Amino acid sequence: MATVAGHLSLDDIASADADRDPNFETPILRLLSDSKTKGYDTVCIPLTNEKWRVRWKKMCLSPEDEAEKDESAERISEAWRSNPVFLREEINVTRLDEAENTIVMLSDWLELDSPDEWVRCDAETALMQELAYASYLNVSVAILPPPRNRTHVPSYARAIHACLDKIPFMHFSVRVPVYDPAVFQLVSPTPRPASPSPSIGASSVASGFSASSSKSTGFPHTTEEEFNTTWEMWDVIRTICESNPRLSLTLDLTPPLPLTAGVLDKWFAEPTKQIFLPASTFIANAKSYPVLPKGTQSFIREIMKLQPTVILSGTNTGQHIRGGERAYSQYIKHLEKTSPAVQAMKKLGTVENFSIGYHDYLQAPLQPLADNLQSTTYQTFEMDPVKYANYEEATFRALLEWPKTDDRILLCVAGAGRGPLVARALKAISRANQKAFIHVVEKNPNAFVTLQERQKTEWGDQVQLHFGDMRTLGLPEKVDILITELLGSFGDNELSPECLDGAVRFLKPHGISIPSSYTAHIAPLSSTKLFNEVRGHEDLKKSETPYVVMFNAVNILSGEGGDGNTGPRIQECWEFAHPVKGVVLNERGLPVTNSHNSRFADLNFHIPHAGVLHGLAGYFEAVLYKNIGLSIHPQRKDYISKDSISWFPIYFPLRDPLYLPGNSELHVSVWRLTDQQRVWYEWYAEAFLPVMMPVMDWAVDRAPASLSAISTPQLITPSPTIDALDVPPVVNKTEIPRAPNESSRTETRLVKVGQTALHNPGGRSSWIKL
Ligand SMILES: C[S@@+](CC[C@H](N)C(=O)[O-])C[C@H]1O[C@@H](n2cnc3c(N)ncnc32)[C@H](O)[C@@H]1O
Repeated sequence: MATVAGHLSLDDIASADADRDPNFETPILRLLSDSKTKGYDTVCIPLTNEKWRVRWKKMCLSPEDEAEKDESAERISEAWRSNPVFLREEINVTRLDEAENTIVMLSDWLELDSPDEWVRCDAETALMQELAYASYLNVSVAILPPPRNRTHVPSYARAIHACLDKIPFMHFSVRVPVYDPAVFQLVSPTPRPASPSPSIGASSVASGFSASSSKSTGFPHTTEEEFNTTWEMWDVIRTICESNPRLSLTLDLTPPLPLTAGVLDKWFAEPTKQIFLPASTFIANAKSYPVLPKGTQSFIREIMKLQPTVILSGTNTGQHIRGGERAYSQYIKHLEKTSPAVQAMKKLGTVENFSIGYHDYLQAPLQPLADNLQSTTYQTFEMDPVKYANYEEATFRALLEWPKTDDRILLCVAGAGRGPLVARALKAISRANQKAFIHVVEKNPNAFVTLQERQKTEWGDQVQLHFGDMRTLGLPEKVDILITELLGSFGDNELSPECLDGAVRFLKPHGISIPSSYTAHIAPLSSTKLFNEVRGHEDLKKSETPYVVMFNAVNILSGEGGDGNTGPRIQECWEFAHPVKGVVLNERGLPVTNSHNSRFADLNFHIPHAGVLHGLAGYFEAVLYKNIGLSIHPQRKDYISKDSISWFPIYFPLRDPLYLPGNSELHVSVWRLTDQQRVWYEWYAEAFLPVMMPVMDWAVDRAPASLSAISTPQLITPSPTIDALDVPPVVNKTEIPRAPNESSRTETRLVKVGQTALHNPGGRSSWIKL
């Protein structure tokens, strides 16, 4: 459940102080009690007040006239620098019970990224002083002043890193506006009110956005980079702070949200723990109650899956005629209730509900071939309301369409586990009104006991059990239909292809396999949470291991490509079809090598918005029989096997994050490799940025003859790697008829901007045992 916090303003604190209530020991305790009665779950309090700001300014900012600052003032400043201490009246919170369970907002006027180095330095000292004091009061979450100046964000981030090192336990939340409202201020036809930020340097971002602008409807032509500026600042801060798990985000929704699809999705992959939402962002509905504009509504509904704390501010300032102060928090609770993501989590039988507690949690994929599964694991499989129904339907359809003969139809369920597919096959036989018999194969000795029990009590002589490995076992007769479920989250990662190579020996020449085929799919994924989880394990092995994960705080970075160069948002890597054709078999009918089960995929993704690549999301889709299937492909699962809960996606992590600029291309290579004992995956990616470049015809025309065989793009693409060729045109300046940048023609070239390491070479870190 999301938490709603009421923000106390300095005015609220001052009036509670002026109008003391004898029932409360302090004005803050009274305000905390009032907030509870108003329906807030918690409170966000500014730590310091105007008196501190005035003193700090006096100590740390040079007066206009330098001569004004005398030596004694300088001494006072130096004394503070050497031993920073607050005066009681500068602080709003002084007792443990005032700070308990509250969120503290540090002085938002501190400019840790001021253009002035001295201001930066003194702001850092003040920040450290505030944090140390908040830590003394046992504050668990402190909201930091917002970054304002893109150029000096590295200094801001370095200061935060230093504070994270010095202050233990406390969570720091960086307040970042969802984008830079200055973009709009620049193009606004009417001048905006001056920033309420103090006159400490220039301030464009975060604190200075005017309330009236949130009601503006039209969006000027805003570029991707402009929407990106604040995320980019956050990205620098997160990176410099080494993705510290104690560093999170307070997303400031003061600016009106753009409706452009996708530009805000990047925030879902970040540790967005707080949302700052002023009353001025609300508009009045037809009945004059406060509601949020459409774009903000859907954003809030979606981000509710991260269970943030929504900090409401200015709700007591009478901005809306109806509903009073409670109307805002009630509206937020209503958005949460009507959030599709939250509803899915609450609805029994959905994968979202089933996976509560597993969100973004890394699990080692099962290895049902190498290991013998526990009865509880089978029990969990058997809770799937869709998988078995689809298998039954596939078997039923195959039986119905089977050519009519007097012979009984022979089936084999291979890898039967505790027998749910056998039970479904028997149902399908009875529904299809066919004469049929089932051979059942299982290699898990423990599950084989359950199978024997079920045969005795339920199935009788319509079934014959065979204990052993389907890759080597022999059956007394060949069958018409082979049924298996050896599928992993990536389709083939539980070695279904290898097991089926053995099991298809049981099939008659025209027999069919259910499933008949399956495909593996991937998409580039961003998730600070998952990156941190993998990084938590220090050895290389962990960052070269695929994990099964129920994704939550993630963002798929790719968009729908389709320009000819790039493919769809989620792309198919490869397919396995059964029975497989054209494989060289030995005298026992088994493949001589496993090389036919190697695969390679080389995929191009369009990356519309800048983001950080942390790994690859993997999915599978299976055709059981004709149009009956199973799918965890995010865009298709609801049409094929909605509410199936058996498979979470797979995650191929990256050792180091890769920054992808907006409108870039990501080339991903994935390999499925194998030797006689093991199967493993390797993965690698490269990022490219398309740039318009003049066509420099002369470069090739006049290159030395020995080089003229090299193609034009290699000679003139200014890529960091291709530059290594370093082939200057061998021409006398006077001979050049036209400078390259005067070329009349341009074309788009891909400039390489980054790459990952090759992950898991030779299966050194992770593999699946054959
Ligand atoms: C994913 S479980 C599916 C179990 C069951 N069919 C179900 O759908 O609930 C795969 C089963 O296949 C069995 N299995 C895997 N490889 C096998 C092999 N080579 N020979 C026989 N059984 C195998 C495992 O022991 C396990 O019981």
